Amino acid sequence: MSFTLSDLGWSTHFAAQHAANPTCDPFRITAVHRDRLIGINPVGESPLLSLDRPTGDFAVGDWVLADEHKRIQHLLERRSLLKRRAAGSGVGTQLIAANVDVLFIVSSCNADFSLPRLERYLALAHQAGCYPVVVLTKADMCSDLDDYASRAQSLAPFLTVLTINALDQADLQLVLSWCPAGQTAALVGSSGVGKTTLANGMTDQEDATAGIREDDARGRHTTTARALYPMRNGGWLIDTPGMRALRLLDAQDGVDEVFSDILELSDLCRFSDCQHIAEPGCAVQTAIDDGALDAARLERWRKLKREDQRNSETVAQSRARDKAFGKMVRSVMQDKKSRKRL
Ligand SMILES: Nc1nc2c(ncn2[C@@H]2O[C@H](COP(=O)(O)OP(=O)(O)OP(=O)(O)O)[C@@H](O)[C@H]2O)c(=O)[nH]1
Ligand SMILES: [Zn+2]
Repeated sequence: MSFTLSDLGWSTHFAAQHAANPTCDPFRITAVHRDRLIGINPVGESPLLSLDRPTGDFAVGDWVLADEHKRIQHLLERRSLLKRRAAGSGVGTQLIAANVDVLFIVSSCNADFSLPRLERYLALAHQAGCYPVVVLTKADMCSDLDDYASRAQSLAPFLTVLTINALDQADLQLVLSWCPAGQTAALVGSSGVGKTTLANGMTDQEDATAGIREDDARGRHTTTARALYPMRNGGWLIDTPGMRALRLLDAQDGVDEVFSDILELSDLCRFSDCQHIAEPGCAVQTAIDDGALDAARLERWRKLKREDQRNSETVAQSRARDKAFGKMVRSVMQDKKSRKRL
C-alpha cells in the first residue's frame, strides 16, 4: 500500500522547509532504533542513516529530508513534540513522538477516573502542542455517565469529552472523527483503561501488529516493531512503549494554561509573590471562600507545580545533588574506616 505525502501528514508547514532543500526527499519516521531510523514516503518504507546526530534526536512522527543514499540531511521543524525525562537517574530528555495533532487522553468511567490525572495529561498536551480530546471508556458499564462527563468538562470550557464503549464500532467512529485523514493521534492514560482496545479498534489490527520486514546489516530478514500505524479513516496512530509512560517535563507553560483561572486570580492578589495561604488581600483565598474556586483544585495546582519543578531540575542542580551525595557517602565510609582502626 502506498501513501501520498499528504496522506502521511505532510502540510505547507513542511513543504516550505523542503523548498529550501529541494534535492532531498522527505520521509516520515516510523521507527527509531539505536543505530538507524525507518522512514516512509510515497515510494515505500526504508532504513535511513543519521551520520551527524544520534538517533535519539529523532522521534517517531518526525519529518526528515534524506539524500539519494538515504542519509538524513535535515530534520524538519516540528509542529508538536511529546517528550519525557529519561528513565533512570540521568536528566536527559527522551523524545516520545513528534507532529502529533491530537492527543487522546483516555480514562474510564470507574475508579480510574481522576481529575488530577486528567489535568496532568492536559498540561502535557498543551505543553507538547497537541489538541487534547478526553476519551472516557467503559460507558457501557456505568450508570452515572453524565456525572463523569460533566466533571471532566469542568476542567476547561471548550474541552472535548467523549464517553464511549471502546468495543463498539459506532463509538470508535466517533473517536476517529476527531483525527481525520492525514492527521496523527496518540493515546495516553493509565493501565487498563482501554488504550489497547482503542488502538486495535482504530487501526487495521493485522497491519498494526505486522511490523516491518527489513534486511539487517548481514542481509538477514528481521522484523522490527513499527510505531506509526495507519488508522481505518486515513489518520495515523503513534504507539510506542515510551508513549505509555509519559511524565511531565518542563511543562510549566502547559500547567499554567490548564490552571489559567488560578493565575488570573493571582494577578489580583495584593502581593505579587502571594503564596495564597493566609496573606491579606489574597484573591485566590477569597475565591475559595466565595465558592468560586475549589480548594482541592488549588492543591492540585500546587502539587503539579512541585512535581514539574522537580522534573525540570537542571543538569547542574542534579549533578550538584549527586556530588553532595557522593561526598556524604565518602565521609561515612571514611568514618567507618577510622572507627575500625581504633
Ligand atoms: N465493557 C467495556 N470494556 C472495555 C472498554 N474498554 C476496554 N475494555 C476492557 O478493559 C480491559 C482493559 O483494556 P485494555 O485495552 O487492555 O487497556 P489498556 O489501557 O491497553 O491497558 P494496558 O495494556 O495495561 O496499558 C479489556 O478487557 C477490555 O476489553 C469499554 O469501553 N467497555
Ligand atoms: Zn494570593
